Parts: sequence; structure tokens; C-alpha cells
Amino acid sequence: MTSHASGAADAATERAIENAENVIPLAEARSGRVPTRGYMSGFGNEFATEAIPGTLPVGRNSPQRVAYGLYAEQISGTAFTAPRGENRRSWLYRIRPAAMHGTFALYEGPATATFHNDFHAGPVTPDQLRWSPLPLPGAEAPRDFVDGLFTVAGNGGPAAQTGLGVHLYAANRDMDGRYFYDADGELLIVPQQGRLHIETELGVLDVEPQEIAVIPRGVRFAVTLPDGAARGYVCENFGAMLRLPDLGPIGSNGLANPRDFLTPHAAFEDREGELELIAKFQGHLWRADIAHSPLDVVGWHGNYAPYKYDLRHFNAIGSISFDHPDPSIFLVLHSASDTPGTSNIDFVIFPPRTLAMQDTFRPPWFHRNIASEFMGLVHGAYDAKAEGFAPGGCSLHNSMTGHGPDAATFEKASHADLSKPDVIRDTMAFMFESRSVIRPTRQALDAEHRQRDYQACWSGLRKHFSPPP
Ligand SMILES: O=C(O)Cc1cc(O)ccc1O
Ligand SMILES: [Fe+2]
Repeated sequence: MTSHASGAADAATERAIENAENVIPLAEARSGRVPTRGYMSGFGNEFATEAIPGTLPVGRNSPQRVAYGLYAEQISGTAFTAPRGENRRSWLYRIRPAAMHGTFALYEGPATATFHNDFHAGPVTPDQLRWSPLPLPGAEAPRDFVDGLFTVAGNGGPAAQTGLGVHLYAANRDMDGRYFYDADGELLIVPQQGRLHIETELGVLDVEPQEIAVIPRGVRFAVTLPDGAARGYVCENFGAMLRLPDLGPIGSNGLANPRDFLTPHAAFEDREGELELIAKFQGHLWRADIAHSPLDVVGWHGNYAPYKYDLRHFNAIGSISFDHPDPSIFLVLHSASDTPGTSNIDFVIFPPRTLAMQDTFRPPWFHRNIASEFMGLVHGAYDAKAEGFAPGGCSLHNSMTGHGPDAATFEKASHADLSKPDVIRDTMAFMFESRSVIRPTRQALDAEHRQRDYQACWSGLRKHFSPPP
């Protein structure tokens, strides 16, 4: 595969390529020979990046002829007339426009049955639910990132443009010659095991467990697995794009800091062949032939772009007096709803931190919330669950369903020595929280890896009541 200069390139183009100091071709990126390929720092910034210098037009977006014979194409992620502070769009300068592909037909592959938005219209159980990790596929039935997706739960949908899909992935095959885009939702990818090398139209994201990747609606990408196998979680956001929360009295720093969000430089491949484009559109998967790689954007500018973030950079803020605060202090990103303060999705993490609160039950309290909570564990142990919540596993506590520390955690924390701080190391749990009930899918309820005895973790809570005589 060559990454630049197709046979049709004219002499000026060849010269520009030879002289380029900033050429970051996808082939080299893929080979790992550009380890510090580099990202651009900031959240939602107006970025400008070109893999071949001179690609971006100056002073306009759509000149009569784009440099090097490229096509100009806009991708918008918000309404044209959205307020300036929320408006998201990018201009791509590419070898061929996104319009060029074969006719779509419904996809018929492993993911057809497992990756969808059928959030089970029937009665939804108010029980607490928990699952062990999704097993990795065997060598006899390899799955790539798309075919390895398994929908656990969700609400709303692409037609309503609100809600979320909660998916797991377990994969052991590269997407080779196969490209995917999701028109239904923005994808928040939370790797749990194995690195992901994500080549997108707008550049390459390399993510490892404890980092996240966000791919906006519509952006084409392919995933390869440097470690041979990978497992993790995906939140498909049907609503407003994820953004950083306001900080209120915390001030101008803290939680996830904007400079730690990284957007890739432009990188492209100039590849032709019998390739495949998979689209997710209105809850179904579609497939089309495509005779060239759609990852052919040589330069782009704008604020609609994929990014990654290392959760270990999260600046956790907590109580330094007493009481365990609400988990909203751990909010990384949220998708707003039409009701102020009530998110479509809150993405919350429980990172390493020190608990020093006095006269306080330090782990999460027993509670029932109006919001619904899907939790996953990327690494280590979670401080509300002594056993059973394994890395790669997940739990679902829907609206007004009682939950909290298991019996072992309650006994231990009720008698802990509070004169010393608890230094919680080596942990990374997270929550996709939603204002609406997160409806488990039929396949998740029936799955072998569902822990049907989950409620037993609270059955050992003894009666301690001893009223005064
Ligand atoms: O259920 C959970 O473990 C998540 C959670 C954590 C916390 O510290 C307070 C409330 C809450 O829902
Ligand atoms: Fe909770």
C-alpha cells in the first residue's frame, strides 16, 4: 500500500510531497515508525492539519480547484444554525468524496444479530443486573471490532436523536479492507483489554486501556488490534455531542482538563481494491462495495473530529471533611438533554484517589437514583464491591433500583480505622449514566455470562438494629 502520490499525481504534487517535512502517511503510522506522530491538544478546538503541506486552502473553504487535485467536502455534526459555541463541522480535503461507494444492502454477518438498537420493547426488570466479562472469540470464529460488538442495553434511538446504546466488544481480528461508520451516534470507546489502533478519516488514534476514544457520528474508521485481541465497552450516543461539563465553584481547573484531549493530525492512505464499507444507519447495519479507501483525507480543518483522552489525567476532586459526595464530582464528559442539569448521558469515572473523610462511611452509600446506571470496570477493583465485579464485567442499576456496597464491603468499611486515609490505587471503574431507563437487550438477559445470583451479594447484610430499651 502506498500512502502518497498515486500514479495520477502531477509533477508539482510529487515535488510537494518530496519537500514535505510534515508528511505523516498512514502506512508509516501503521508500521509504528512514527511513535510520536503527535496529536493536537484541546477540546473542541478549531484545528487545522495537513499531511502534505499546502493542502488546505487559504482564506476560503471551497476554492474552484483544491490543491493537488483533491475534493473539498464538509461534514457537519450540529445543525448549520446551532449557536456558535456549540456549532461543530469540519472541512475535509480528500482524494475522493464520501459519495463514492456501491449500493448499500443490509449487512449479513455476525454483528447483524448482536449489534443493534433493539432495546426490548417489553417489560423491563427492576432487578439489579450484573455480567462477567464477555468471552473473547475463539480462533475458529475470529471477529473484528464491528463483528465483535454485542449490545447489552440502551434507550431512545437514532430516530429520536436521544438516548444511548451500550455495547461490549470482544475481537481478535483486524479490520482489513473494511471500513465502518455509525450515522446513528457518536461512539465513546472504553478499551478494557488490549490496545486499539483506530485509523479514521481525520487521522489515527492509538488507545490503550485506561484511555478512551471518541469518534463523531459519520466518521469512517478501521480498527486493528496490536495485541491480537481486545475487549471493551462502547457508548453509542444518539443525543447531543459529548462535551466537558461546566466546573461551577470548582473553578477554572480540575476534573478532565481540556489540554489533555488529543486530536490526531491528518493522515491518509491512497488505496484501491475490492474493499468494503459498513454503515450503521437507523439501528441496522448496511454493507456496500467501495473501490478505494475512504481514509483518504489529506488535510482538514474544523472542530468536528475524533479525539482521545487518558483517564489517568483526570483530576479527582472530593471531600476533605466528611461524607461521600455524589458521583457527579467524577464527571468526565456529558451529553446534554433539553433539561438543564439533567444529562442524556453522563460519563463518570472512579479513578485512583485518596479518601480521608472523618466520621464517614467512605465507600459509595446505599442509594436509589432517578437516573439509571450502567457500570464497567477497566482495571483493578471497585471500592463498593469486594467480589464479583471483575475487570471487563458490567452492571446495570436502573431508576429507583436499590443498590450500593455489598455485604463484605459494608462490614469492612463500617469498622475501618478513619485516622488513616484510604489510598485507593490501581483502579478504574466507570459509569454511563442516563436520565432514562437503560433497557437490557434479550441477548444480554439470556447471556451465559450474566450473573444470575448477583442479588446474593447483599443477602449477607445482617440486621444490626438495637433500639434503646
Ligand atoms: O452505584 C455505584 O456504585 C455508583 C455510585 C458511586 C457513588 O460513589 C455514589 C453513587 C453511585 O451511584
Ligand atoms: Fe449507583
